[in-house]
Amino acid sequence: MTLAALDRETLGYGRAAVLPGLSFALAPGERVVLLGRSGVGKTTLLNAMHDRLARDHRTALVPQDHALVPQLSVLKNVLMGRLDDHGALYNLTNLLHVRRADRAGVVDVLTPLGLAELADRPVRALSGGQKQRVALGRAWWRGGAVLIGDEPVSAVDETHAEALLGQMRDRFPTALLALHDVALARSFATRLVGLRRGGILFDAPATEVSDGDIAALYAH
Ligand SMILES: Nc1ncnc2c1ncn2[C@@H]1O[C@H](COP(=O)(O)OP(=O)(O)OP(=O)(O)O)[C@@H](O)[C@H]1O
Repeated sequence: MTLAALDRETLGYGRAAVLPGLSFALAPGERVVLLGRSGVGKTTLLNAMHDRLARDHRTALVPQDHALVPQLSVLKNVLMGRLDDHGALYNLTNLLHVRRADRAGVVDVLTPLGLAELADRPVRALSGGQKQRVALGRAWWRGGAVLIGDEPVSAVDETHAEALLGQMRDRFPTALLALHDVALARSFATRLVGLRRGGILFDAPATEVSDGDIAALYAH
């Protein structure tokens, strides 16, 4: 069974193919990490899979640039994770004055992320690592069957990154991430996918991917 799949599809921009004729599928319960050099197409593949997954499954996204609203508070940015669950009137009034139950729910999400004290601070006044945790908080608040994350822990140190990925694992049954930290990828993933030069170099259970496979991925 698969949640979503690409079958020999060409991904790219305009006439420029980044990943020609690509086949890729995500099954429930998997934690898949994409590895590969900068510019190889990890974001391109994540976006294509997000489009596909979101048609049939509730999907939470942590984009590489976070896509936060800098003028709004941490609390209100996190609330945006559920905008499409409500009508415009609910959302507008909630932005003016956050409902008590929503506030309490968001604070429960912010607490393990170490952000509860910053709930009312505008996002523009946060550090890079704090902003990244707000983007994670928005995804936690959204919840769903799948999380798609594009370098979702790149701005925090390794110990915190592991803890955040642990929270992710507890909250989402299935995840598809791009990570540049191989050790972190190994500790999180059930399956590792190496992209190189327009295609998939390896796609295997994490325990079967050797250090040599990884080295080949990044070799010049
Ligand atoms: N909007 C766009 N229009 C045209 N080309 C793009 C666009 N976005 C990305 N590209 C190109 O597509 C290729 C793959 O980019 P992508 O962002 O998917 O790589 P990546 O593996 O995620 O890189 P990184 O690790 O640096 O984030 C690159 O050559 C990039 O320059």
